Amino acid sequence: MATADALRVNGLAAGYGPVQVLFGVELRVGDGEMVAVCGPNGVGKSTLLRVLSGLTAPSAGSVALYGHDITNDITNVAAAARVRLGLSTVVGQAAFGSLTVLENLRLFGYQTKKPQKSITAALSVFPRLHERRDQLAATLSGGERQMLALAKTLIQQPRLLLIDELSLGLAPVVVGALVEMVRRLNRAGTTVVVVEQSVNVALSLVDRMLFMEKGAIVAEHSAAFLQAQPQRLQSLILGGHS
Ligand SMILES: Nc1ncnc2c1ncn2[C@@H]1O[C@H](COP(=O)(O)OP(=O)(O)OP(=O)(O)O)[C@@H](O)[C@H]1O
Repeated sequence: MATADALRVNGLAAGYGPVQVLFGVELRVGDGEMVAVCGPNGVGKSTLLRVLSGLTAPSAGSVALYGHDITNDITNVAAAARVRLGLSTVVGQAAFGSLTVLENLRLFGYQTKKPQKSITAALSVFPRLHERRDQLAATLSGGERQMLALAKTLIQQPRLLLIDELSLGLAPVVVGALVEMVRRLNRAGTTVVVVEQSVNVALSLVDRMLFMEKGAIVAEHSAAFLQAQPQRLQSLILGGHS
C-alpha cells in the first residue's frame, strides 16, 4: 500500500476577521520530502503555516496530515493530536525567555523516553548552545535562538517539521549551520516545509519550491530545474508566474 502524503491541502481559504488572505491553496508534500514556500511579503506564507499548525482556523478547504483530516482541529486537544501525528513548528525563534537554554530543552524533552540522552545529543550538535546552556534564552542572539528552536525539534524528532523563516536576519555562517541541521533532520526521516524569504537559501536546501502570489500557490518546480533555469527563477521571484 502506498504511504499517505505527509501533507495534503485542498482549496484552503483563511484570513483574519473580514480580511481574506488565503484563496484556495492546493499543496501536496510527500513523506520525506523537503519543500520551500517562497513569495513576496504579505502573500500569506506565514498564514498558511499558521493554519497548518492549528493556530488560525480555515474558512474553507481541508488539511490532512498523514491521511488524517485535521482541518478544524484548533483546540488544545487537537493540538496534542497534531503532536502525536508528528507535527512540529519552528516559528519566530520562540523560547521561554526567563528559562535557561537547558530548562527550555528539558521542557521539550520531558515526553521523550530518554530525556537526558536526547538533550545531550541535541546540545552536542550545537556546541554554541552547549556553552550557553545556563544562559537565559531571552539573552541569546537571534542565531542562537534559532539553534535552540531547532535543538527542540531534534529532541522531538518530528515526522513533519514546519519552519517559518530559517534564515531571517542571520549571518550567512549561522544560516549554513542551520541548513546543515535541517538536512540532517531530513536524512533521519523528517519531512520539511520551510517558508523562506531567501530564494538562495531555499534553493540550497529543498527538493521542490512552491511560489505564492495573492494567497495561492501559483507555480512549483524542482530546485534542480530552477538552478538550471535562472531566468524562470528570476521571473518567479519578481512575481510573474505565467
Ligand atoms: N493577525 C493578523 N491580523 C490581521 N491581518 C494579518 C494578521 N497577520 C497577518 N495579517 C495580514 O495577512 C497578510 C498575509 O500575511 P502573512 O504574514 O501570512 O504574509 P507572508 O507572506 O508570510 O509575509 P512576509 O514574507 O512579509 O512575512 C498580510 O497582509 C498581513 O498584513
